[in-house]
Amino acid sequence: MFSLIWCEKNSSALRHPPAWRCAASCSNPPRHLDILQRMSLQKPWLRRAGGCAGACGRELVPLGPEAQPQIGQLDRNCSFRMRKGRGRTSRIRRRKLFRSSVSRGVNESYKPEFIELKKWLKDRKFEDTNLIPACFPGTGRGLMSKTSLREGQMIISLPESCLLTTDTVIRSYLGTYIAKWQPPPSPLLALCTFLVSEKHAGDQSLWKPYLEILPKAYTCPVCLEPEVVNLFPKPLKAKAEEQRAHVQGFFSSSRDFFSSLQPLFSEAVESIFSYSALLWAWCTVNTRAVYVKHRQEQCFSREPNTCALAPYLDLLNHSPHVQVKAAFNEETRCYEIRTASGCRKHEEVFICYGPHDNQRLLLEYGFVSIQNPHACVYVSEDILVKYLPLTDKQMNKKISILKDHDFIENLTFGWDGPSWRLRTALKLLCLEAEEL
Ligand SMILES: C[S@@+](CC[C@H](N)C(=O)[O-])C[C@H]1O[C@@H](n2cnc3c(N)ncnc32)[C@H](O)[C@@H]1O
Repeated sequence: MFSLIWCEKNSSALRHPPAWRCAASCSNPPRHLDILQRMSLQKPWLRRAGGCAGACGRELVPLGPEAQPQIGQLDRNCSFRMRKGRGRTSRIRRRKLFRSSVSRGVNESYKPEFIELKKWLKDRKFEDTNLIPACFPGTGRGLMSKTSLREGQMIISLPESCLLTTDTVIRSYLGTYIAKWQPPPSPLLALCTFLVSEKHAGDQSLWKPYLEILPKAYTCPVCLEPEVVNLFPKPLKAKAEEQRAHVQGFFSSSRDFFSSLQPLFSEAVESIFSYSALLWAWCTVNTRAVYVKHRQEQCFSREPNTCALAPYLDLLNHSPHVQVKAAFNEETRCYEIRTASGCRKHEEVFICYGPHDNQRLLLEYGFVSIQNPHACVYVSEDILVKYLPLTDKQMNKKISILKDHDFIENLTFGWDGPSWRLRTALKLLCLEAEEL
């Protein structure tokens, strides 16, 4: 009986062939000792041990101090048996397990909120997919594939009846209020108002199962404390402050419209449509909506009406490394996503939100992507000027040319070096007086 033992190449025990004796000192030589020793010489990291030739039922023990059986142990049948979990197969298994544990999620489909959501979707003609909600080590909550997915295969097809669009809002109790409000509210305001109002309705809401799985809070910079935003690099900090001002402006300009909804509620509308409630709704739409083109409705302002919330489908996380085809199919009247990259069973299924760098991902979605091929570093105006000759009398003129042509922002260094915009700006800044 043989057991194969793999050892570390530098172990002193391996540089010398081991010698063995029967633990019972029965004087029978260990079986195959000659083969053993030859193999040890040819391949010092590979050792074999034989059992007691006398089959006395006792263990074999090493003779020399250099052949201490640290790697394995001797079993009752006089053979050198490997310690459990130390062999090649175990190592391969462990490596595989480690690799998959990095990407493997913990199934969450048993959670009551997902059971309710699935029932709700089924009532709206959604056919169950191969995707289940799960929590993943790197990306948090997402969708896991129950089977392997081939390139081109449909990942999910969500019927129109499951989508939350401005049509949903117009058909609701809010419709008449939107229709008569002047100036017409934006499609975004309509969606946000509906979300806040339905969330307030709680158990009474027809959308409750969907609302229940929405995040309670978001991590977009607009939701972060100013002390945190202060720690951002300058260009990101400027964008974050811009975003905060935008949402605050959105809130103040919507207050009169919210007041017009008072007849619908017994509580004061100010307590329902608070800044924090609107911020939550704004982040919900901003981080989760899919693109669905709608016809322009008279009751809405001229801003594009292209956002739709897609329950369940919006559990798909982003990866810059996958390609998908996603669109509303006018024939099937479903929002469909097909994968252009395959996916293995039990792995997280990703979609790509777009070729976004990490600044954009953080601003729009509240996360950054490691190993992002679109990652880049933004170069601000002061950095540009800092490294150019102070003596350049035309510097102010050059800067104003760049500003006039919208060339002072979004100047970046990517993996391939300076972007075309940055090179163009630098070329202009370095022009001699007569060239300018
Ligand atoms: C459309 S939702 C996707 C589902 C979301 N993870 C959930 O649990 O509801 C988009 C949000 O998911 C998170 N997300 C998406 N892709 C991610 C990724 N690769 N890494 C970390 N978070 C991600 C971000 O918080 C983002 O705002």
